[in-house]
Amino acid sequence: MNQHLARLYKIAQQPSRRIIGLMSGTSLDGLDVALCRLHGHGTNTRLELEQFATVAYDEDVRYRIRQVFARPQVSLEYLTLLNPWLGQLHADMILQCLLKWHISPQEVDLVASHGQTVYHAPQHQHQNPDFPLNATLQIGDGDQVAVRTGIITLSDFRQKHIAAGGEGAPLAAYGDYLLLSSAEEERLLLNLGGIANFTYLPRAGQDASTAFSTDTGPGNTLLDATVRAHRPELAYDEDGRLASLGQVHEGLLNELLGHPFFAATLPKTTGPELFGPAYLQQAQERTGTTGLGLEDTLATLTELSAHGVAQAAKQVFGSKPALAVYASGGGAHNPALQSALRRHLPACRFATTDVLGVLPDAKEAILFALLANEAVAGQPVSIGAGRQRVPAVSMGKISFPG
Ligand SMILES: Nc1ncnc2c1ncn2[C@@H]1O[C@H](COP(=O)(O)OP(=O)(O)OP(=O)(O)O)[C@@H](O)[C@H]1O
Ligand SMILES: CC(=O)N[C@H]1[C@@H]2OC[C@@H](O2)[C@@H](O)[C@@H]1O[C@H](C)C(=O)O
Repeated sequence: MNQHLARLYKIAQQPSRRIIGLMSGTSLDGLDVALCRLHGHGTNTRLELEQFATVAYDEDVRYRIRQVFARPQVSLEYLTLLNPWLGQLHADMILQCLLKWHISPQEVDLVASHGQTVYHAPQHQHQNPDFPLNATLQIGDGDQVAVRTGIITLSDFRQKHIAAGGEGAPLAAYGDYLLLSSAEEERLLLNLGGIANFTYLPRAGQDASTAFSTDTGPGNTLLDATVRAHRPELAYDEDGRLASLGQVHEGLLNELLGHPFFAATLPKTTGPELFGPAYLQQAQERTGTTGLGLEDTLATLTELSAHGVAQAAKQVFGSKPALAVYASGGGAHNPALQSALRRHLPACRFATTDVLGVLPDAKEAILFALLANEAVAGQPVSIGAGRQRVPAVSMGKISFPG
């Protein structure tokens, strides 16, 4: 037997596995690295987050990714070069974290690498009649990560979801279902990253097939782009301070909300390909608000993000959803966004995933560790028959280190 396959076979039989989950999201702020100890598998999984770090991207890394990020036309040579380069970068960032944590690569069983989404193209968005399918592209080659770290690596998780009829995202439903279902309450796990999404979890023991996750529209992506355009020295509007000084412009808000994405049925996915600067620019031109000040634009965009979440929740749970909402992602640190959400969903109870024992900033990196754990030691995660877009599949392609 191939020695790496034998090692994998052994890892699969262990009572627990040490897995590094990696996520590099749409905000391009850095690589989230979550060192997880996962005991068991399936709905009996228990998570210990041993370490977590976000290794910041410097301006050069961000510049390189932006050359292809969410752009319909790019240099094919550049993309080809960026794929292994990013794999090497992520491998080096893992090694840097392990050194800091005084852990050797031999003490880690698996790496679960999401890579960097450079283009997301669900059919409803690309509408190319020659390609009647959903598509998405993550780069940062898994073989580079495996060879450079010496750790068996799973990567490219989204393609199986697409092959089985999904849009490749959000995959959050799988991890949330395994880790965060509760017999006491129905839950909404709300992730406020560049793009906002939520998972609905019915009470554990109830019909699991009603669980699903969906994107709801922009989270921080337009806020960040707007701040950077006006104030290049800032990465984002810290604590929503600028937004809270502004007034919502109702005309611009209504124009932005007029995009058919918001009324489309759930579940659905999107990305900065749609919710990018051009979307905002066109809406401003149509409403004569191109001169709107930074604070008012941010207030309006904060309202847009909250409205997207609330509209999606209302589509499923009626006009006054009363659910326990647990927030994660960078937007969970933004008081302006949080207060807009509370206003839109007054009957919901809000907290962050911290109270459930999941560090909000680490949640997405943990998701990929959970998916790798299932692919190796569990079964395809089955949330129940009938629910579209949560197919029971194992995700992740396996790279051996040699
Ligand atoms: N203190 C804060 N105040 C306001 N916003 C914040 C704060 N901290 C983080 N953020 C926002 O969160 C963003 C980073 O969020 P996160 O890391 O969840 O995004 P991501 O993982 O890249 O996105 P996605 O989940 O869409 O892939 C920042 O760019 C910023 O907009
Ligand atoms: C294609 C892609 O990378 N989508 C991301 C993105 O970031 C947030 C949102 O859009 C979500 O759909 C997804 O990531 C999370 C981890 C998911 O799949 O659940």
